[in-house]
This record gives sequence, C-alpha cells and structure tokens, in this order.
Amino acid sequence: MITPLSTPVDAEVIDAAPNLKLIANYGAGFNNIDTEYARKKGIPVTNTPKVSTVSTAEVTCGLIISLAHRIVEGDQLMRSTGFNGWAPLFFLGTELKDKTLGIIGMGQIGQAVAKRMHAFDMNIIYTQRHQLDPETENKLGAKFVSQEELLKNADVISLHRPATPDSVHMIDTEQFKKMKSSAMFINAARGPLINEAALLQALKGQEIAGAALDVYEHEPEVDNGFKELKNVVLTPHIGNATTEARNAMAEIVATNTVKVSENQEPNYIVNADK
Ligand SMILES: O=CC(=O)O
Repeated sequence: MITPLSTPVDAEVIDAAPNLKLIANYGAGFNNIDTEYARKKGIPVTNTPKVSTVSTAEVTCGLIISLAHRIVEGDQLMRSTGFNGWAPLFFLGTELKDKTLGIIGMGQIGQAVAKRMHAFDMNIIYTQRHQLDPETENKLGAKFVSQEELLKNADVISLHRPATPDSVHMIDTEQFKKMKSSAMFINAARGPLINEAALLQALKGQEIAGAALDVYEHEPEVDNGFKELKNVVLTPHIGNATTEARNAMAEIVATNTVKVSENQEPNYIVNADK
C-alpha cells in the first residue's frame, strides 16, 4: 500500500488488506499511520526521509523572510488598494541580522534551516533531546538551550519536531505567553504540534508579532480567524513540494515496493521490532 501522508491509515484500513506486505508512506512524517498496529501484524511501514530536507528548509526560510519583511502582506496590498509610493515610515519590517532564531527540533530539517539562517547573520539557539556535537554546533553557530530559554529569548521560533503522542500541543497557551511580544512563530512541521486556537488567541492579543503556517491542526481546514490577520502567512503544506523532492520521494517508495515484492527488506522502516 502506497499512502500519501495526507491519508489516515488506521487499524481498520490495515485489516481491510489481509495480504498486506508493506505500507510505503509517501512522506517523511508518518503520523498518519498506526505504525504500532502495523508492527504487531508484522507489516513494515517505511517513510521517505532526508530527500525533502532542503525543500522544507528553503520553504521555512522563505516564511521567515516573508514575515520579517512583510512580503506576502505587501503583495496583498498591491493586488488590492495599491500604495501611494515610497515613504520613510511606510510598511516597515524587521531585519533578521543579529536577531535570534529558536529552532525546536534540531534534526536534519532544523539543521538545514539553521545553516541557511546563520548565513543571514542570525544567532541560532535550539532545543532537542540530545545536544549536537560541538563541531556541528560550531558550524551552524548554534547554541543548545532549554525550551524555556528558547521561548523567552527567540525573535523567531521555528518548529521542526515530528508529531508523536508526546509532542501534540507542545506549543500551547502557556508557551505562547512566554514568547516575546515581537516574536514570529513558524510551523512547517506538523499541525498537531501546536494548539491552533491558542496561537490565534496569542496573535489577536498581540502576545506575539506574527506567524507563518504551512501545516494545520485539522488539515486541510484552517480557522477563518487566521485569514483575517495581516501578520499571518498561510501556505498549503508545500514544505516538500518541489519536483526534486517529490521525484526522490517517489523513487524511495518505488524501490521499497519492488524490494518487498522480491522478498527483500525495504529501506527506511520506521516500525521495526523493538
Ligand atoms: O510533510 C511532509 C513530509 O513529512 O514529508
């Protein structure tokens, strides 16, 4: 079974295919699949890691730059009322240089974002379970901090964790309250990582300065409240939407399908026996 990451694959779906030998997810994230149930039935679930790192990192950086320089908002203005011409205080944004980027989840995508935004002269701080080795930290100009410290000090906060039972709503009212009122919040990882209602509240109450979302808690639905706010950028889950990434993802899925049909072990099993 080849599943796009937007397709839920629960126990009922798995049971409906009694001869199932492989669930090859077309995506890096696999929170759409009941991997534990598949494991119990001896069915390997595979994903497509690594190949969408660059695309997702580039989209994340694009969202950060769009928010800081109000690029999407500017485009909307030009398409509606237009403007009266250049003026000293018109449409001011914020420079990223010397600002602090807080990355929650410093895996491959987090590191690729750090590398790119370090080139924009941002200071990088990050949280994750394990600290990176000093050499990698040095190369990325990244400093390991507690989540508390990150939320309080970052000017831009970007999420790069997978959605697992322990990360759902990891960013909720309490976390938004800790952020700077000038903070910009980015989610190009998975919608359920944040409580979207709490984010909307934080934006409306001006507890943070802006947000960019590429993924949604109840995807593909998006709360109308976000659409009314000018300091919000919304994109339709396009993190890995490049020809390069999608072709490479397809190749992994195809290779795994052929391997399993020839009784070989597929690559990138995410639910191997513990
Ligand atoms: O969201 C995209 C992916 O997980 O590949």
